[in-house]
Amino acid sequence: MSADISGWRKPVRTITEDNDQTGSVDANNVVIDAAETAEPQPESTSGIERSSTIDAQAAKEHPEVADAVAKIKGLRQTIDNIDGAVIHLLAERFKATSQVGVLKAGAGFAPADYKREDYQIERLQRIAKDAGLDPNIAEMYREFVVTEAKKRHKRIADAGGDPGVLDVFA
Ligand SMILES: O=C(O)C(=O)C[C@]1(C(=O)O)C=C[C@@H](O)C=C1
Repeated sequence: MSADISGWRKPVRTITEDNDQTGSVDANNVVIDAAETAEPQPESTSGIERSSTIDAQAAKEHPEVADAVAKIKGLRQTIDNIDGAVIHLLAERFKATSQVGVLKAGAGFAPADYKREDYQIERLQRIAKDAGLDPNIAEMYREFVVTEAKKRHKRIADAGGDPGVLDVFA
């Protein structure tokens, strides 16, 4: 069974390079069926995100890019493995923070602890730098998970400490 992903991807304006038809714009301002020959505008000025489908068909139709397509295929396997691991780790993180939320609600603590957050910011910045990751990415990650954790803490507290209020709790 495949998941229904309709509505999850942002309705960005997209020029597809995958066919030779003349482009048009649909009701959501999505550029559809744009011509490969259309004059490409820099994304920074046009505000239009381009998309290229990179698959076996692309390699077949453009043999000169077959090597790049094969290398990208291998890298995408690595990327998929990492994404799967990250999702599993995030699930474990939210299970742990949900338990913290129950304990905080029971003890009457506020959802947030800024002193703990300061420690986390400093620690993740250091780890990111050591790992060769842009510290801004580490901070975006931290901000996302901690903000979501606090929302869940609040929902648990509003439900009198019942974690059953969360759609997922293990
Ligand atoms: O450690 C806590 O006190 C938590 O509630 C967990 C957590 C987090 O997600 O790491 C969430 C909110 C706090 O402000 C700090 C950290």
